[in-house]
Parts: sequence; C-alpha cells; structure tokens
Amino acid sequence: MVKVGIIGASGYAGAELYRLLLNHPHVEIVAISSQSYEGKMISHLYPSFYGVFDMIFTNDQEVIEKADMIFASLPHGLSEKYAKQCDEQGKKFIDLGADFRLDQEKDYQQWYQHDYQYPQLHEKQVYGLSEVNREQIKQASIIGNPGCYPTSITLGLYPLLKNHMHKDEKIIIDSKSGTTGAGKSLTEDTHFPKCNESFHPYKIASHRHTPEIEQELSKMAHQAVHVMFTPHLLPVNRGIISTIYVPLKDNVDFDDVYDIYQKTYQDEYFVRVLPKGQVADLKFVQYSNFCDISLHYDERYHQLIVVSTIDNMVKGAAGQAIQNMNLMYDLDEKEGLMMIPASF
Ligand SMILES: NC(=O)C1=CN([C@@H]2O[C@H](COP(=O)(O)OP(=O)(O)OC[C@H]3O[C@@H](n4cnc5c(N)ncnc54)[C@H](OP(=O)(O)O)[C@@H]3O)[C@@H](O)[C@H]2O)C=CC1
Ligand SMILES: CC(=O)N[C@@H](CCC(=O)OP(=O)(O)O)C(=O)O
Repeated sequence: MVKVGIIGASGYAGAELYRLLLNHPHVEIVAISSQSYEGKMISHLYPSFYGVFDMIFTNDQEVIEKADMIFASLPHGLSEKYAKQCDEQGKKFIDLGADFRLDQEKDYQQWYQHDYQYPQLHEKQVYGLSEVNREQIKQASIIGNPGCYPTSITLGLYPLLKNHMHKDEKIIIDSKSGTTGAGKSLTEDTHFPKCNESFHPYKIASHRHTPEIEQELSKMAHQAVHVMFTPHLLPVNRGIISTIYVPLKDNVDFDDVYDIYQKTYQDEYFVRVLPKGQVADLKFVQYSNFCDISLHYDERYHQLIVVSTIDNMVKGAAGQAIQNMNLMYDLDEKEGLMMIPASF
C-alpha cells in the first residue's frame, strides 16, 4: 500500500483527492492537514464524508512524517519548503499548485511574484502532463501537476503541434471554467448572485497560465508557440471547456489532422477523440478523469477548431495527480480513476 498524505486538505482540490483516493485499492491515506481545521473531523467541513472517512485534520509536519507520497494542495508560493523536506527524506511529492510548473525562475518571478527559495530543487521537477511526459514522470520524485486550463489546452493541441501541421502564427484560445476552479475562499466574482446567470471573461491577456501554456506548447512543437488566451468564469460548479483556433499549414487537410489525433490518442484511456460531427461537452466529462476532444474545420479560413473539455477538479487537478502517482509507483495508471462521467 502507498502511504499517502495531503497538505492543504481542507481546500477543494485536497477534498477531491481523498474523495478519489478512498476508492484506490493500493492507497492508505495516513494523514491530512489543515491550518484552519486542525483537530476537527473532515465531516465538520464536508458532511458528505461523515461515517465514510472520519479522519481528523492534523498539522503539515505530521503528514510528512507519516506518509511516503505527499500531495500539496496549497495556494501558490507555499509548497517549496514541503518539497524540500520530502526530497531530503526520500519521499515523493506532487504539487497541485504552480510552484513546480515553470522551467524558468524568471517566468515564475514575473507571473507569480515569488523567488525560488531552493533553485536546485527545481532541477528535479517534472511537468506532470501524464500522457505526454509519462516516462519522465515514472522516474520523478517531484511533480508539478499541470494547471487546469493548461491541461485542457495542451492535450487539445499536442497531436497537431507534435506533427507540425499548424501554421507558425499565434493561436487563439477561449477557455471557460466552472467556479470550483477558483477554490473555496469566497471572492466577489464567485459570490452566487454575481456569477449565477452571468458569464464574463477575466484576466484578459494577463492570466498566469499563459507562460505555462506557451512553455509546454513550444516543447511539443520544438519551436516557440505564442497564444492569445482568454479565460471566462462559467456559472457551473465543475468543468473547463477550451475552444482553440489554429490556422493549418496550406498542404495539410482536415482528414489527415483527424487521423493524427486518433493515432496519437488511440492507446490513451483518458483522452477521447470524439467521432467527427460530435461536439465535446463538459457535461460528459464531469466527475471523471477524461479529456474529451472534438475537432472541427472552417474551410473558408483553412482553420482547425479544437474543443477540449475536462473536469477541472479531476483531470485538471486531483485525478491527474493520482494518475501521476500511479505512474511513479508503477501501478496501473487507471487505478482509482475509473469513474464514469455524468450522463445527463
Ligand atoms: N480548484 C481547481 O480547479 C484547481 C486547483 N489547483 C491548485 O490547487 C491548489 C489548491 O487549490 P484549491 O483547493 O482550489 O484552493 P482552496 O482555496 O480551496 O484550498 C487551499 C487550501 O490551502 C490551505 N492554506 C494553507 N495556507 C494558506 C494560506 N496562507 N492562504 C490560503 N490558504 C492556505 C487552506 O486550508 P487551511 O487554512 O485549512 O490550511 C485552503 O483550504 C492551488 O494551488 C490551485 O491553484 C490546480 C488545478 C485546479
Ligand atoms: C475559475 C478560476 O478562478 N480559475 C483559476 C485557475 C484554476 C487554478 O486553480 O489554477 P491552477 O490550475 O494554476 O492551480 C484562476 O483563473 O486563477
């Protein structure tokens, strides 16, 4: 059994981790921590766990002491010191936040306004996009779990960029996220009367996921890729849907693009390329670890339109983190993650 601990377990992504891990046959959750709820039972905060998982929140140090595999689900800038301790003690560490995602410290400084406390630690980090970096993840001890928007976008573009079927022009991406993406603290934007029955873009041309998206797309394409990324707040609890507009190279036709997507993902259980004519819909990935991709062609402009959708809490956070843990422990990648999505 893998002895798992979760730091920041009172937050949404932390709670989603134990909701899923409780069904994992090779995991024992040995400790979970919270600063605000230390000494309280989980059901005090999340009544759905009452009688199912009556663990008491402890402190961060006890989690590190007891567990061999530590997930951190904290606001940005707080994970490094825990990763350092885990590294020194030979424990595995997966960060659900952004502290181990960017390759360049200068990008982290610019977009997150933090410095690296332990720059050498970052030489060990692996970007946890499971389907793309599988072999590196298997060998890693520190994983930067991808952001939710970047997961939907990078999986949606990987086959196209890897096979250089796109024109060397900037890519336009419109993404929409449910409100759990903003975490559990109340904000003006996620207050029910403000977001309910409304819909708005935010952080236009300035969202902190932009450098992460460009970094990973550029690696896939082996050349610099630039994006115009606009996130929107969708008044639903869960789900991200990204609509991506990419000009195709002149000699590339849509049927070839579709074939490449199918070939690339044919052995990937969690990435589903939908049949031609179908449209990806976040309803049909909610509560699951699937990423559904539909492909569309605008012949007037010779443009590909990719629609890629995930559950932000699962493939966009806790599910992908568990998929990565499975890889790190040489377990079946699907273990604990075989949930069927909502059907209506
Ligand atoms: N929600 C999502 O869809 C996704 C989230 N993530 C990432 O996962 C991480 C956790 O996100 P999420 O669970 O949504 O966030 P929440 O705000 O819901 O939870 C974060 C938790 O961190 C703890 N915490 C510890 N120190 C602090 C501090 N100084 N300030 C605020 N909170 C603190 C809090 O618990 P306590 O006070 O009890 O210790 C809190 O419950 C973030 O880095 C987020 O970006 C990644 C992908 C998707
Ligand atoms: C709707 C909403 O507010 N979403 C969050 C992103 C989700 C998230 O938690 O960010 P990471 O994936 O980087 O951890 C935001 O825009 O900041």
